[in-house]
Amino acid sequence: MIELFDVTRRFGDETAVDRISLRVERGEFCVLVGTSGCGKSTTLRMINRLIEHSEGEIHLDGQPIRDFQEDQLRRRIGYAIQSTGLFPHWTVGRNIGLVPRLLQWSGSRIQERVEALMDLLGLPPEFAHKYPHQLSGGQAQRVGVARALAADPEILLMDEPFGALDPITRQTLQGELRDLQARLGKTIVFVTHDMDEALTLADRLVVMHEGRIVQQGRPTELLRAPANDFVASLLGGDDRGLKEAALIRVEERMLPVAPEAEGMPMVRRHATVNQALSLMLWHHTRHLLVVDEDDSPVGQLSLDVLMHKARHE
Ligand SMILES: Nc1ncnc2c1ncn2[C@@H]1O[C@H](COP(=O)(O)OP(=O)(O)OP(=O)(O)O)[C@@H](O)[C@H]1O
Repeated sequence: MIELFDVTRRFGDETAVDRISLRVERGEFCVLVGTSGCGKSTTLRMINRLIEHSEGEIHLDGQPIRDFQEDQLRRRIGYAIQSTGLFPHWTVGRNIGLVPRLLQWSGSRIQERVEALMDLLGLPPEFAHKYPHQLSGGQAQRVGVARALAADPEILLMDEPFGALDPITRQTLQGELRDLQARLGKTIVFVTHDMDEALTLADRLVVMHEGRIVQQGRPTELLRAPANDFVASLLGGDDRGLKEAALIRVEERMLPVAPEAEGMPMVRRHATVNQALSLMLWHHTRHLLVVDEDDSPVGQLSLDVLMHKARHE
């Protein structure tokens, strides 16, 4: 668990982070969003002490982070950034093994760990001998994430780790990160400018503005009840209805399939409700047949049911 109590960071006369308090539970996915310069990266870097806080307290499992030795923090907290921060003259394998080497693991243990992580992130084993410049942006970012995971930290701090990627690769990596987090139970604090990314990934969404936290909570809570006009507009303004629909799967809203559903346009059960709404607009229909991966019908979806649910939740 990570806790910030009234934490402030000043750079000269400027207050970059102003008395923020935040609690991230073990296994929680916390996403920080806000306009440029509002203090997100500074907040992240204070957690692993790349930047020291000026005032307040930061605790890791109830203990002030100032009490930890540097290598203890390194072991417990992985860090991944947009530019990946890979060393250009080191191979992929050496880059991934950086923290275990600093922690003086044996050569064979490092080798095993590097192989396991490359497998986990879908990097072919022969990539271990490549150099960063020989990788695509997406591959390099996977290496960056693998390196952050190397010493099996309980906590991952990620600063726009998918920033430079095309939307498809980005979506794939977002899905993989969510799976990874669910499987390995990591606590993640993640900074992004991309609101769709924030809404999909976050258990807890934290909105910052001018060094302060203006609102935090579950994405649907913030979409439904933004604290002020700034939060409403940051979260998408009039698009909030569709953004919320993007968080709901079709299978959560479908009804049992009826005989008249045959011949209706199809939507997959794992598609999101906003994709279903788009298909309804596209096909000029209020009804869709819900199918599974091999196109077998599993239910049906109606616009009236979606409207009714939206009104009563
Ligand atoms: N090392 C530093 N020295 C002086 N000022 C700094 C330093 N690091 C950050 N700042 C200032 O602190 C404020 C917050 O910066 P920070 O990088 O945390 O914002 P951010 O929300 O991550 O921004 P962005 O989304 O643009 O990356 C900014 O005004 C920035 O200029």
